[in-house]
Amino acid sequence: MPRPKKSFETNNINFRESFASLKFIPRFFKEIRKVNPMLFYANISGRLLNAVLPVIMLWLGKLIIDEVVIQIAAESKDLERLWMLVAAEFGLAILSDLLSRGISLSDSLLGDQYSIDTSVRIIKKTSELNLDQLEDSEFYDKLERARQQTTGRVALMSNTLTQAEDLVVIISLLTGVVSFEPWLIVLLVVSIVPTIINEIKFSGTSYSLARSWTQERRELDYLRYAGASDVTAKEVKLFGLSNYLADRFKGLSDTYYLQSKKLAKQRAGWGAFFNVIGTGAYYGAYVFIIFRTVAGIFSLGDLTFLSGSFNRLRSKLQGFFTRFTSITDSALYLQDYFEFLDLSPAENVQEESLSLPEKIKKGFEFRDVGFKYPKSEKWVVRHINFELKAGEKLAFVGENGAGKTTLIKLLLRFYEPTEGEILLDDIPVKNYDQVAYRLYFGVIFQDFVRFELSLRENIAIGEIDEIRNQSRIDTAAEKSLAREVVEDLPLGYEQPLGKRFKHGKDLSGGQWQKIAIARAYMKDSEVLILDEPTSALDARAETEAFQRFIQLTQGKTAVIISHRFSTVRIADRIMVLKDGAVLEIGTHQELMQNDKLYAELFNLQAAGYQ
Ligand SMILES: Nc1ncnc2c1ncn2[C@@H]1O[C@H](COP(=O)(O)OP(=O)(O)OP(=O)(O)O)[C@@H](O)[C@H]1O
Repeated sequence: MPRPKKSFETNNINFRESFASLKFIPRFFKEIRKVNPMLFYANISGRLLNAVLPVIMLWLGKLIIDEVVIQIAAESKDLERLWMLVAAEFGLAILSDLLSRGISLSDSLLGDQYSIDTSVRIIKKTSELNLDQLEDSEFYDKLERARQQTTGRVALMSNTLTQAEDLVVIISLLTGVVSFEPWLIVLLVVSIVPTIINEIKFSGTSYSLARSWTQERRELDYLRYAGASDVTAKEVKLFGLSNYLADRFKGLSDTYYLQSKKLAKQRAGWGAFFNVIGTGAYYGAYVFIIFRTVAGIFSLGDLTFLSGSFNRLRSKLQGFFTRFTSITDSALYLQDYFEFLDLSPAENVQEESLSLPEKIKKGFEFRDVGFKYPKSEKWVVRHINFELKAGEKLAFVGENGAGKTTLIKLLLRFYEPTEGEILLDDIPVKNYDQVAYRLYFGVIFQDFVRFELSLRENIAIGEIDEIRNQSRIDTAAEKSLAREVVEDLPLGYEQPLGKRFKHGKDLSGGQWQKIAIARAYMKDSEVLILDEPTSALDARAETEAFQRFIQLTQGKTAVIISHRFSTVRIADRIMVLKDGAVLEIGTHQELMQNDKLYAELFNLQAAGYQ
């Protein structure tokens, strides 16, 4: 498939924008401090102390050389002062090493704690967002960038702290150099300006490239998954898709590689050129200092101090500017992360948040409900009017795409109706507290999640706080027929499920479905929703499950979606949907007498069994 040529230059982020991204740094450090205040402050103090050591050591070096020169010329040698100076320099060298090790240790500990913290926050934030946000591709890109940059954020932390540390080193060295020879500053400026120009030139470009490729990287991840995963392996082999997927992957990644290669080459070339100018300026300064020393203006100690300081200053300043670019680049990613954390669940925040009735009195009512999915112009359902009475079991029947699952999503408040409203006991459902409202429902989705966790966790998911309540888990497993699954597994409830982890065992579709039903028993909710609950069960299991459903839904309000009329029989009434509208609603007898779509579908299925 031809792909439009992508130009990241159009997307390029300029120096000013990179600079602006620094505004996220204070919030970033506040978060790090919160993770471990003690370690944070210890790190800062260590760095401050470490920052003043280089200039002191260079100064001691100067004093040592001057003392050596004096002692060479002296008739009677007194080396006491010299040894004291050497001992002091030795002590500082050890201290500097210890401080550096302590700093990198605390950097990595803080970094680890912070990345754990961010991952937890990303998981929690994702759960707070609305389904329409989760189903949006822009959201995925944001999530991807927020998630991907975990290691980048750790590097950002230590880079920023090192930057502050180096600033102190630079100021102290500058003070030393300027107090000797202010003219050296001019040469210093000449030696570092090329580096700054280079950084401005390339700043933000790599970020722009990476950012403009977020979609494609997601596609690459998907292709990697599709081409090399246990889930897709069967069909990839069967259809011989492997080369096709590998070629698509390679084609896409080659384009990215070429763009980043071009950028890296430009950067390296210009970097080398500017470095020649910088090094030239350094040697100019060196020659200047040598002349002054030969002329007797500087001592030998001054020569080593000044050339050492100048060299360090230059490399520190260069480091400062290069690091500045990597800090602003990472800070731009920080913007993605904070934007993600600041996403708020759109709209349906209500001023009034009523608590839910203990027991449903009247039931639910859909009043002229219509719905379009976000960013879509098509009415998926429209003019929907029906009641789901307290204690009633209502089945939704209809062909694929008729809108059954959409009605469930609206009932569960995953989406707000585009028009009309849904009421519970005559009060619009949007007025109830959303979290409590969702807890009201037990749902078995047709595409329920097969968590690659233990069997116990997979059942307890219905009511995770009860994970240690063995009798509740036993009862749920018993009632859902999941008991036999437990007995078949060598590690029983503790058996890891799925193939991803060591000792993991995968289950058949029907066995998984029993576990999904067990979750509903765990939850013991007011309203039950069964979305195609028997589709993966064999004939015997279906009959058994049918009995279980009767039990499960006893005394409860329930909605059942099924294409199997044997399951639909549980319902008191049946609602038939066609093209997003209610075609007919009534008991099995009534609909058979009606002799419309329901009767037709029922007879079709019955004929299939003959
Ligand atoms: N997230 C979505 N965004 C946009 N359109 C969607 C989305 N989910 C479903 N649709 C569309 O809404 C229509 C109704 O889908 P829905 O899943 O409600 O049908 P259904 O009756 O449950 O079908 P099935 O029996 O196949 O499960 C379909 O045309 C589908 O393409």
